[in-house]
Amino acid sequence: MAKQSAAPLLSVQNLATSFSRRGQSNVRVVDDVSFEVAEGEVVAIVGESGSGKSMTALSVIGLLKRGGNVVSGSIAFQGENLTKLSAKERRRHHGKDMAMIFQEPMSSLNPMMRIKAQLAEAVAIHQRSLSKKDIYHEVLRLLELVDIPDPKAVAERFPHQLSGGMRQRIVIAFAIAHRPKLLIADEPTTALDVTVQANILDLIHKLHTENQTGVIFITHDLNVVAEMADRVLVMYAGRIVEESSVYNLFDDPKHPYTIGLMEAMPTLDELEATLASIPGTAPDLANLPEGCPFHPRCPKARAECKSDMPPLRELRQGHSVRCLFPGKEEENLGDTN
Ligand SMILES: Nc1ncnc2c1ncn2[C@@H]1O[C@H](COP(=O)(O)OP(=O)(O)OP(=O)(O)O)[C@@H](O)[C@H]1O
Repeated sequence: MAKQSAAPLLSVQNLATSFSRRGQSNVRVVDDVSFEVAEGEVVAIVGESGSGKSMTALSVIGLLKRGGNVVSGSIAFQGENLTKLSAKERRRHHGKDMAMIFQEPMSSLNPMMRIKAQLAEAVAIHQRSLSKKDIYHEVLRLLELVDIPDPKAVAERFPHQLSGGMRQRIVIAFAIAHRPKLLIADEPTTALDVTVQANILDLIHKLHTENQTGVIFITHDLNVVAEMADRVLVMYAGRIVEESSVYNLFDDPKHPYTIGLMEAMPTLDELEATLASIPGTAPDLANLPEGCPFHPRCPKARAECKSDMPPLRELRQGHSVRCLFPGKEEENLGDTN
């Protein structure tokens, strides 16, 4: 659980990120996104593919690809506004204060270097006084920490000689070596088989609880959210449409999109069956409909939803929703607006 402290570890306010695409004007992929992460807190970001989860994370860590720009808003890390820093100053935080784990571990590993050389570099950055021998021992200790069998043998290998699960453990070993205050995990288990997934989630949990690391956990799997997170941001079309503690979100979801995601969650006996999904498709961000971007798919949409973008409103402490008619159908029956 999160340790409450005066200033949040991360405070994102009114973030907007755009991409310029050839032949198109700038497309807003993240819009009006605000949230905080406290020290030791796990905040999950959920939503369908293309909802802006990764772009939010990449904006925070400063790793947007060419063409992507934070166009407004602020990102304060331990009180320092990162959007005001130069690219060089920004790199100071990478790896050291913030680390990111991606879905595909190869994107974080150097294919040309043995594991021991890569990890040794990471260790040496933070513990400059260590001798070569001590660095090697630290590398083996890190590999043990992430449950790598036979660390000495694995240290000698190149990334392509390891399985996907082993590679993801190595990436987590990197994150531990850097001792980041904020860890961003973007679908870290999606590419792995189910038993390995559980081990990787345990490792991230261990890293977070032992070091009070703040975590942003990106996933489209609500079962993982229930297991890992303190708080949840639900994103749709680049915006937060619901923010809540995990308990309240599962107990009483308010946005029709969140309710749809919950209904599409497989139960244990349905795991083998075809999964239900929300009717319709995610909107094209370059051609968003007027009003609430979810209205074409919303079972509760009324005339107002087609003209007005709903503001994110706090319904009760810590539970906000961007919907004019939040809650289940029966909650709005007496509503004549
Ligand atoms: N390099 C890029 N150039 C232009 N647009 C991009 C680029 N990368 C992503 N986008 C667009 O940004 C929007 C948000 O994408 P993002 O990757 O944040 O979604 P996501 O919610 O993380 O989805 P997923 O679960 O599939 O990773 C999408 O419409 C996507 O097409």
